[in-house]
Amino acid sequence: MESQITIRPMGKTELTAMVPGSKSYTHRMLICAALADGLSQVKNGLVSEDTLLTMNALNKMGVSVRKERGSFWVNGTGGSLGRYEDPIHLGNSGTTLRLMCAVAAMGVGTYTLTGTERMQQRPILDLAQALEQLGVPVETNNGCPPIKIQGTAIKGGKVSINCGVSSQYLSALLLIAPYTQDGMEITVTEGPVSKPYIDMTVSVMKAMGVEIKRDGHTWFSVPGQSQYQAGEYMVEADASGASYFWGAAAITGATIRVAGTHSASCQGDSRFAYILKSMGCRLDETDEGLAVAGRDLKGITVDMGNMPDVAPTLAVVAAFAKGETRIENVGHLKAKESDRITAVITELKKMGVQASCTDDSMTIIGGKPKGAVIDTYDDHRIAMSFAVAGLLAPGVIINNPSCVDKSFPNFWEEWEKLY
Ligand SMILES: O=C(O)C1=C[C@@H](OP(=O)(O)O)[C@@H](O)[C@H](O)C1
Ligand SMILES: C=C(OP(=O)(O)O)C(=O)O
Repeated sequence: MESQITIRPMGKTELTAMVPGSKSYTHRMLICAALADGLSQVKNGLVSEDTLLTMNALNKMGVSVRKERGSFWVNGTGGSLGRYEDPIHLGNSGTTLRLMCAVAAMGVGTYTLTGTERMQQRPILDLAQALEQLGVPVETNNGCPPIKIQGTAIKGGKVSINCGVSSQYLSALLLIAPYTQDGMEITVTEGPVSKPYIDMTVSVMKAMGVEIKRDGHTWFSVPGQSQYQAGEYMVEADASGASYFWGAAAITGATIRVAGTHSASCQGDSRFAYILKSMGCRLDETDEGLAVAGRDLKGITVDMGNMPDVAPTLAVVAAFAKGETRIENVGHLKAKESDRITAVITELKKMGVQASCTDDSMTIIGGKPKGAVIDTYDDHRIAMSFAVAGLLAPGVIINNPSCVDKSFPNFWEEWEKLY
């Protein structure tokens, strides 16, 4: 792929866009299927850089996972894993790295999980400390990967965890809890941020046969000595990927339906359509999917703590709305693929947008953004969000467009349909 892509003006007034399967569901279903006993088929799973990293890590830990005829096929080993002594490279996939730390803790021997330079700056300490409470020997590099984990027969019991930076730590513990001797009683001491991802974890566990008791998002009790059931599982459309098409509709006035999306989804990012509604858009939901129809947009104040991945999409849409938009409670954006608060504000300013930030918020004054060369910081969501801006502001050029491979490898082909 070229090293830059120039975004062309919006051509269509109405269309249905296709997005791949949800990244978050795919990671979870591959892991649960790997821990189940027997063969599972994961249908419509996302095939992208990050989900392939999860597949490869599971293969290295002794579970056969392959992709064939549009599905992932997972030969679950009922929770027994093999040794793997070389470092396991997990790119910049935070979900893979955090969830696989817990899986490694169930294994045999010592595993080293690491990733890109940026992944080595993304925190893991709170998860490491929770695993230590469970008797798992763990070593980090100043609270970040590389992380060394010694596989242990985990007895389980009470554990507390700080999820003020990431919900992935809690998802990680929940996913392995059924395989402990006594189960786990987990108390969340801070947060969790990104709550819907916890609900998704609980719902995948339930779909695969493990019921959890809980008190909101701060206390969870998972039975031990239980197991996921192998079977046929279906991944729904990715709501985070849908946000770029809904955002495109919002700023251009077009009507865009995203196939397979629905408002009852466990994916918090499906609520993004409702945020656009509160800015003035119309929504229409049919069996085919959720559609956004763009109208005059007005700025809003909104807490995006539960939808971090679509905060950049919202910031770009806000640049075209009337008045001020305040995006609050998004401190955890600083620990993503890039520091997304700084990246979004820097790039919006290049487009002449009045934008500012604090450590956990962004403020954008809508207007008439102009074209610019956008740096993407190797962050798929920065590339895809600013593609939205280019539909209306002539001359937006996206650097390093192939970074979308992380979550949406055919994004640019799908985007062509808008012209
Ligand atoms: O559990 C998951 O699948 C995810 C949780 C979120 O991370 P945090 O909980 O770290 O905010 C989100 O940003 C990430 O893309 C996927
Ligand atoms: C933050 C993201 O992913 P991860 O944490 O898995 O790297 C993302 O997809 O926006």
